Amino acid sequence: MKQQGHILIVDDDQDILVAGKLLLKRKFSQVDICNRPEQLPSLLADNSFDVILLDMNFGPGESSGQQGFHWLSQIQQLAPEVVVIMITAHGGVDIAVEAIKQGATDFIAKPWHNEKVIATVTTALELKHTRAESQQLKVTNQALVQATTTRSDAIIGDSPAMQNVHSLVSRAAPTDANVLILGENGTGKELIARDIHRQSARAEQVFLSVDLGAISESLFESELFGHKKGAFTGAQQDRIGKIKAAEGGTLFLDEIGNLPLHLQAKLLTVLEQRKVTPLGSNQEEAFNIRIVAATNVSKAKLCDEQYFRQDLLFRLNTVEITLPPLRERRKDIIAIAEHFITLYCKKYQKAKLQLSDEAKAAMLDYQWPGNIRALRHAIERAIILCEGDTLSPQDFQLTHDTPSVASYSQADKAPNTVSLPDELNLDAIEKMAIAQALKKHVYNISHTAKELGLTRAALYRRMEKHGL
Ligand SMILES: Nc1ncnc2c1ncn2[C@@H]1O[C@H](COP(=O)(O)OP(=O)(O)OP(=O)(O)O)[C@@H](O)[C@H]1O
Repeated sequence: MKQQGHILIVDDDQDILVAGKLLLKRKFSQVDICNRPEQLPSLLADNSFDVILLDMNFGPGESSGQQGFHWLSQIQQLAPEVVVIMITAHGGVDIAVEAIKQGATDFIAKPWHNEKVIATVTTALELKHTRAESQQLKVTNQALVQATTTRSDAIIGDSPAMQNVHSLVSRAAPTDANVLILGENGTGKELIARDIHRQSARAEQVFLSVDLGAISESLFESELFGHKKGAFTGAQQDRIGKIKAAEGGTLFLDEIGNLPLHLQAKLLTVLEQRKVTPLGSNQEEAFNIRIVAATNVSKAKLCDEQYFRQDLLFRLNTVEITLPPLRERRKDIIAIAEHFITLYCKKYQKAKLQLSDEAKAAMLDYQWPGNIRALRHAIERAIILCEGDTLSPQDFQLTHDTPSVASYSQADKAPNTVSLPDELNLDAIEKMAIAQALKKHVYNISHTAKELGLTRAALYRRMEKHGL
């Protein structure tokens, strides 16, 4: 079977063109010839050649190779992806070597040996395919980097607490120092991590996020460090770990406070040595990434060495940023609410809805245990359900039966039962169970997910579905 490939032979010797075409047609799917190099620009514009065999000299008495160099450079400008093989006169090795220095991949000396020609063109074609693949990967990689870095959700709020956060971010971001972000669930830790990346020298590189609360212990190493094919049952191919995948960029370690002690030790070793060994390999691989970590675990608990390794804490918290809960920056509540109203009115194609004064008062009065994520969901649900042009307190269902700030630590004493709704609809029961579990765990997503037997991602999906 013929090999797929479009080959062009450029030579002023008709015998070479005919012989070359006959030879290469036996092996490759498409072979064209050209006896006047001046036609190259239009041929390159109309075709996509894989390999060009290019004579060094055109016209009688020419032996300097200058024309070959000229047309080689033209091809490189007009179609840099094409692989060029030079055809040289017997003894023209010096010229051929110079052509290779200038970008040709190989040369064939006249008179040629058929096997050598076939072998050289076959290798050139493989190189072309590899180049095309690598170009495609570059494009895909750029698109992925863009997708991970240009998601620039606005950070709303200019309360003194947030001004302090912004000031810390703008000072820490360009330094490449590791940053630890503390704050309750839904306070915007990931948003701030992305902002640090955006303001850093790594902004053009990838931002990758790993939810350590969602990775099972057994998968931790393979997920972060990668693995080799056959390293364990089910490892059917090599897999790059998140640490290497974030090379050059920022790795966001979310829910770092949920990592068990023995895995903290493994992470620490890798971060200290700045080298990672994929499972099933004995080859260490160096990496260059910036670590931004986040947790909703309190500083006091993180400082308890029974719970969190202090050496790991010191490695992570070169700079520490604490995001205040929404109830401690009430000044931001209405601005953030207005921002989401604009966003969701647009999304659901509604005219801009207004917040009534009573709705504003209710929002300002509410404790927001789920912070900005809960505010966002409350607004989205209200926009979907509202039939008028003004949002009233009833549209938000802000019940005050959530624990008060002072009693948050009592949260796990909340009743452990779900009272069934009158209508035994599975969807409604699921919603109630999730709402109750969220309330019980004061909107701590990891704890809620654990209690419900879900991953964090699966819980988020269900919260979206039910507008919780
Ligand atoms: N200041 C803000 N302005 C606008 N939107 C915000 C702000 N802070 C957070 N959000 C939004 O709130 C939601 C939750 O934010 P994010 O995921 O960053 O919080 P988190 O603290 O990382 O949550 P978790 O601890 O549960 O993972 C996101 O939709 C985010 O876009």
